[in-house]
Amino acid sequence: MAVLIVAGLDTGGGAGLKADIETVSALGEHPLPVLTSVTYQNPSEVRGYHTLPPEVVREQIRAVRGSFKIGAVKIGMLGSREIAEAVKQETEGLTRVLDPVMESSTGAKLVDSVESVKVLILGSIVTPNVPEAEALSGLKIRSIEEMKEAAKVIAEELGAEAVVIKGGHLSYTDVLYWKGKLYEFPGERVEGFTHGTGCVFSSALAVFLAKGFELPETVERAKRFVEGSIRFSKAEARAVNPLWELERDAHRWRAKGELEEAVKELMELGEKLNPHVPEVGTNFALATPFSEVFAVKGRIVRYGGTIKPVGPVEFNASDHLRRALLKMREFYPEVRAVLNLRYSEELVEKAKKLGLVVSFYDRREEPEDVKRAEKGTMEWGIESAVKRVGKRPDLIYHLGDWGKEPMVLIFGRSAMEVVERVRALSSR
Ligand SMILES: Nc1ncnc2c1ncn2[C@@H]1O[C@H](COP(=O)(O)OP(=O)(O)OP(=O)(O)O)[C@@H](O)[C@H]1O
Ligand SMILES: Cc1ncc(CO)c(N)n1
Repeated sequence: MAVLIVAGLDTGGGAGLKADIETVSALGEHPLPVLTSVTYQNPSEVRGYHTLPPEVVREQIRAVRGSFKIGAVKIGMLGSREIAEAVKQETEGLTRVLDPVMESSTGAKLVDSVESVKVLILGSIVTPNVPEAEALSGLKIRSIEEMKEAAKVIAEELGAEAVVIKGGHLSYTDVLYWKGKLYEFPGERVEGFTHGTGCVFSSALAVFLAKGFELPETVERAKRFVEGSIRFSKAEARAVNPLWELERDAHRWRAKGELEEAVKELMELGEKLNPHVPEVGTNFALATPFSEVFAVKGRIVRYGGTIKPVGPVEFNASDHLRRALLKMREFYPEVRAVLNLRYSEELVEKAKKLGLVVSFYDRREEPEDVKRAEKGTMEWGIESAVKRVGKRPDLIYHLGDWGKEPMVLIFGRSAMEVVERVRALSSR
C-alpha cells in the first residue's frame, strides 16, 4: 500500500519529509513524497523557508494519484494558502491526516497564517500539538480536560473527522475525539531527542490507517512508535529516529552473533581459563550501539578441568556486567564488551606487562549512601576506577569486600578484542 506524503524539507534531516519517508518505509508501506517547501533549518533554528509554486505541488500529486493504490495521505508543512488550496483539491476523496504545522519546535513560523491550515481541516484527521490546538480552537489548554474540550471544538466547529491533540508540550498524554467520543492515551516522558516527533506521529497514524486499523488503535500504535523513535534517537542527528525498530533489531541480531562467535572462541581456551573462573562464574557481555546488552544465560562455569557456558547468549542475561558496561559507555561509548575473571595478583601484573590500562576500585572508599542503596556499587566502582586513571581502562579490578569475591573486569571495543585480551592474560 502507498502512503502519500505532502510536506516540507528539513535540511537538518530531523523533521519534515525525510522523517515522514523513513516512518512510512520503516512501517512497511511505500512513501510517495510530495514537496511543498524547502526550509533552511537545523535542530536548533529555522532560518527561513521557500514555498514551491502551488502548480508544482499540484503536478506532483497528479503524477502519482492515478498510478498507485493510496491508503492514506499525511499532510505536514503547507507554507502558503495557495498550496493548501491545491492540496485540498488534489487529495479529495483520500483518507487525510493533517498535521497542522504552524511553528517549528524552536518557535519559528512555518505557514503564512492559521487560516491556510484551516483550509484542510474539513473531513480530515487533525493532529495538533497543544499550541496548535489553542490556535485552532481559540481555547487555552492547561490540562487534559482542556485538551478534550479543544478537541471537541475543533471537530464540531471546524468539521474535522477526528482530532488528536498531542501532549508532548503538556503531560505526554494524547487525547482523541472521534465520532462523539473522547479517548485518552496516557504516556510518560521518554528521554531522547524530540525534534520531529509530530511528523513521525502523523506519518505513523497515516500508515496504520492505510493498514486498516481503527482510529483509537492507530493512535495507540503511532504513540508507541514515536516513543521508540525518541528512546533510540541518536546524538549526531539531534532528532527522532524513525528507523529505530529496524536498526535496533539489526543490532540485536548482529550482537548476538558476535557474542556467540566470541564465546565459541573463548571455549578454546578452556583448560587455561579454568583456574581464572571465579566461584560465581564468568560472564561475557556485549552492548549494541543502542546500549542493549547480551550475555550468557547462567554464566560460564568451571566444568571438570575445562569450562562451559551454562545457557545460550541472550538479551539481558547479566545484570552486573550490563551495569558495569553501561557505566563505562557513559565515559567511553566505544567500549562494547566486558568479561569478568577471578582476581589474582599475577593476572593484574600480566595485564600491566602487556601494556593494558589497569585501574581498580576499593569498596572501603564507597560513600555510605551508595553502600546503603545496594544497587549503585557497580556504577560507583566503575566511575571511580575510570576517574582514577583518567583514560580508558582496559581492565578494572576490586579486591572484594565481605561476601564479595575479588574480581577483574576486562573490557574491549568488540567481543573479539576481549577474547584476545583473555587469551594473552591466560597464556603462560
Ligand atoms: N519526551 C517525550 N516522551 C514521550 N512522548 C513524547 C515526548 N515528546 C513528545 N511525545 C509524544 O510524541 C507525539 C508528538 O507530540 P508533540 O506534542 O511533541 O508534537 P509536535 O509538537 O507537533 O512535535 P514537533 O516537535 O515535531 O513539532 C505525541 O504522541 C506526544 O505524546
Ligand atoms: C519541514 C518541517 N516540517 C515540520 C516541522 C515541525 O517540526 C519542521 N520543523 N520542519
